[in-house]
Amino acid sequence: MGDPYAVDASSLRTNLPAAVEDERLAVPVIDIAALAPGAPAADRQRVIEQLRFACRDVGFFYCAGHGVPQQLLDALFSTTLDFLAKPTEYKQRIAMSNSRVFRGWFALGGELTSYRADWKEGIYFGEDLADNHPDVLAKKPMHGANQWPDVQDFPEYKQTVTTYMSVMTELGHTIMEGIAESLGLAPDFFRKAFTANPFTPFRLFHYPADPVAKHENGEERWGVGVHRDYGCLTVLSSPNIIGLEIELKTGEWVKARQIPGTFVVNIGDMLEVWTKGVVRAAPHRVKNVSNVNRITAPFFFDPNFDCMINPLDITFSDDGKTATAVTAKDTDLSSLTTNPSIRSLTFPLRYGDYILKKVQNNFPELEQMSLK
Ligand SMILES: O=C(O)CCC(=O)C(=O)O
Ligand SMILES: [Fe+2]
Repeated sequence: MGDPYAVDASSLRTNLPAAVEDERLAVPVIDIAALAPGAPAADRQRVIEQLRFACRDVGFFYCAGHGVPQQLLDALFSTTLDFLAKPTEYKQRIAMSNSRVFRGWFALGGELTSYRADWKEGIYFGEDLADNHPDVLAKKPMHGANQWPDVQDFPEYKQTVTTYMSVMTELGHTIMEGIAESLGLAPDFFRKAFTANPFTPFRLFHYPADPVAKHENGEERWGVGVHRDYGCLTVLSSPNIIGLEIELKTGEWVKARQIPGTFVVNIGDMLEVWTKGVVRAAPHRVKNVSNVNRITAPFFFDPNFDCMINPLDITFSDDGKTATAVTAKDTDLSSLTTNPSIRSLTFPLRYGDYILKKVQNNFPELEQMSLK
């Protein structure tokens, strides 16, 4: 067995097909409003069925009816754009290289996907822990304080980001309840077992307009190279989603559509592990070949950092009606999924170790510091 955390080999694939318009909406739109308590049972059931299809057959959906106020999104994006428009020296004050826990700003090309620089700049946030928090005192990797832009210039930003993260955490729990039900599990199954204190990296990315999208050496330049996400769910909001491309089960690539009022939600590796390949962590990539700058806010809803990950001892029926406990442990995923990030993992593994290694690969210069 090789390095269990080796880079997703599929991201190094060359000659991937170009993405086409998603004319027939292969990526479905799901209005999740009926997942709220008190909604009519039949409406809830309809959402569950749509989620079942989206998670098993696509790995992505557009989430409508999420209830997140547009005002909050507007505040988030406009302040982020104001910050990113500042000179480099200003942004450097909150550089990620000041942080041992991967928080703060990084410059264009500063993050890698599969050893290649992404054509994006961004800011990493997470749960904001005080210096005297036990996890910080214990120097737990990826646990610590955020870096905030100067409060004089950006008086509301900390509040906006913090509010957004807590709203998205609740939304994450709600969607996970629906997914659990779509698998025949109790709605609180994941929360009870794995996500009571979810690990929630939150990122803001800026992809400059890049109509040519070629390096000097003629190689294609990607905003984010092909990858799958690591945890349970990614909830992506953006005023300009165009540029995101998704690989369908057929191997066809489709372009994400701009659907007002929706977030793009996708499944991460850990949900695929737990379900032994029943739900799909789909490959995706970004290229902003347009003439306009693109800004996005991926929020990651992941297992508890210390959660021990194992494929579940459960068989899921195709219709999602039953989830049957099995006694035989099935910890070899190699025949159950083609996802190269997880096929050769050895279980159990701690989620924190999985994501730390991935993020260290994305920021190789920060690896040593992240272990101090
Ligand atoms: O910015 C986007 O459109 C997608 C970003 C992404 O795939 C990620 O951060 O994992
Ligand atoms: Fe992603």
